Formats: sequence, structure tokens, C-alpha cells
Amino acid sequence: MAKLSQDTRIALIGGGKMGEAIMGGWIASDEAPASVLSAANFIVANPGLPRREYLERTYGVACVEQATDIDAADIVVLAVKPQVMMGMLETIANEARFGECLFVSIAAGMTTERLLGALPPGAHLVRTMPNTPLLVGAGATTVCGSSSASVEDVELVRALFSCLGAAFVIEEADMDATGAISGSGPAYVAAMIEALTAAGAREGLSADLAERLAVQTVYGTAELIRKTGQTPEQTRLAVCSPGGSTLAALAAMGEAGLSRAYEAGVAAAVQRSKELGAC
Ligand SMILES: NC(=O)C1=CN([C@@H]2O[C@H](COP(=O)(O)OP(=O)(O)OC[C@H]3O[C@@H](n4cnc5c(N)ncnc54)[C@H](OP(=O)(O)O)[C@@H]3O)[C@@H](O)[C@H]2O)C=CC1
Ligand SMILES: O=C(O)[C@@H]1CCC=N1
Repeated sequence: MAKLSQDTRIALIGGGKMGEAIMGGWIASDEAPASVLSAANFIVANPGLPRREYLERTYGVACVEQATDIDAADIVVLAVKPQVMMGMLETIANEARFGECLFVSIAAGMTTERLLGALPPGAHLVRTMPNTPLLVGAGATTVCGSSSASVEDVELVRALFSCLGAAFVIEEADMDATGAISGSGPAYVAAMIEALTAAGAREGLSADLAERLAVQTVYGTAELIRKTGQTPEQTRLAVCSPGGSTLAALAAMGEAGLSRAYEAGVAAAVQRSKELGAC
């Protein structure tokens, strides 16, 4: 599966948050290779009827209840939770029509070795770890091949996810760590915005103003680093006037264990990914 065309059939198994974001992004994208795709290319398998009705209404895509109801596909995006992945794959493991498909997993923790053991023989598999900002075209996705994926398979998947933001091909050994940085990262950043908002409110600001300032500051700082190419360290130092308020803040945050908190959080996410991979 090296190229997409208007006839490429893409099945999405799991029409939840991530599945919707990926499919919606590809349908809307004007960028190659996703630009050839429209609603007509997709079929979604999702057990919940309200969700299927929503996806049909919103995107005009065909929906079915179970993976076994998918009649044919060239690419299959596996977008169910790790906890249900193996049970779902058992239902299609012996379905010959999935034999030559390119499977694209977005599941946290599930190794290509484990997934390939459950997929129909002959299936190609590429593993990814996307994140929710792909909803607004600003995602970060890591991509790795498997023993059954060609270089072209990996490149096609990388190119498809790069239509939704940045996409990086990496070694599988690093997948859990990247999940802990960029996969889970939007939650850390949102939690930081919540914490800054609460701290601003404690200093007497309205929560609304504090939140808008925090959101704009996160956005502006990321843009500053991206657009100027300056390092995060340079960005930090540029704000820290000698003897000023920012240095006072960073010293207090350091004493409160900010770096240790990130290290512990990322290590916990890596550990949990490994556990999810064994579900
Ligand atoms: N959320 C995130 O930020 C990220 C998530 N991921 C990965 O993405 C995957 C999906 O996560 P997310 O979208 O957040 O989860 P959701 O719960 O939003 O979506 C999962 C969907 O799968 C459906 N589903 C459950 N069982 C089956 C089945 N047997 N066949 C078909 N569909 C089924 C559910 O339907 P119903 O509700 O009707 O049961 C639900 O709509 C996970 O593997 C996760 O690790 C990766 C990166 C980031
Ligand atoms: O929390 C999770 O398990 C998934 C994987 C990365 C982001 N969300």
C-alpha cells in the first residue's frame, strides 16, 4: 500500500475521540497525500449507536457496528482502547479479506510483535502515537514500522499524519517514551494552564483573565521557539532579568520539585504504557 487514490478504502475501528480526530482531519486536509480523501473513502466500525449516528451525520461516512461488518479495506486504523484491542482483533484474525491490509495502530503500549501475533497473516502493520492537537492540525505523531511493514508503508503513514501536524519516524523502543511526552503531553500542558489559572486567581485576578493569559502564553511561547529556532533554554533565559521576578518564581518552583514532578510523571506514563501493552 504505497499510494493513496480516490478509491482507497480506509476502515476505522473505533470511532471515539482519536478516531474521529484523525478521520476528520484527513477528510478536511488539502495537503497531499490526504487531499485525495473524502468521506466516501471511509467506513467506521463502532459499537455505540449514538456515536455511529453522530459520525454519519457530521462527516457523511458509512458506519457499521463491528469490525466484522467491514466488507473490504486497504488501510485499517486501529483506534480502540488497548484494553479491548486483543478481543476485537480475535474477531477478524481469520478474515481473509483483511489479509493484505495496511493496519495502523494508534494504541498506547501495544507492541507491533503483540499486534502482529493477533492480526491476519500477511497483514502489514505500522504503529503510531498521535496526540489530540491533531484536531486543529497541530498534532505531534510518532511512527514506527514493524517486521511486516515496508519502507513505503511507513512513509505513507508518516505522510498521512504529517497532514495533521508534525510526524516523526522513530524506533519502536522509543514509542512508550514518546507517548509519555507528546501523546499524554496535551494533558500536562492543560494541567499547567489550570494550575497557572488557579494561582492567578489566588493573586486576585479573575479566573477568566488568568486562564486567557495562561493559554496565550503557552501558545506564544511554543510559537516563539518554533518560529525563531531559539532553544527553550534561550527562551527561558531571555525572560529572566538578573534579580528579577521570573528568577524568583523559577527558584521557588524548583524548590517545590517541578523538574522532579515531570520526571516522575513521564516515568509513570511509560510504566503504564507497558502495562497497557500487556492487556
Ligand atoms: N486520547 C488520547 O489523547 C490518545 C489516545 N491514543 C490511543 O487511541 C486509542 C483510542 O483512544 P480514544 O479515542 O481516546 O478512546 P475513545 O474511548 O474515545 O474511543 C474508543 C472507541 O472505540 C470504540 N470501541 C470499543 N470497542 C470496540 C470494538 N470492539 N470495535 C470497534 N470499536 C470499539 C468505542 O465505542 P463505544 O464507546 O461505542 O464502546 C469508542 O468509540 C487508544 O488505544 C489510546 O491508547 C493515542 C494517543 C492519544
Ligand atoms: O492516556 C492514554 O492512555 C492515552 C495514550 C496517550 C494519551 N492518551
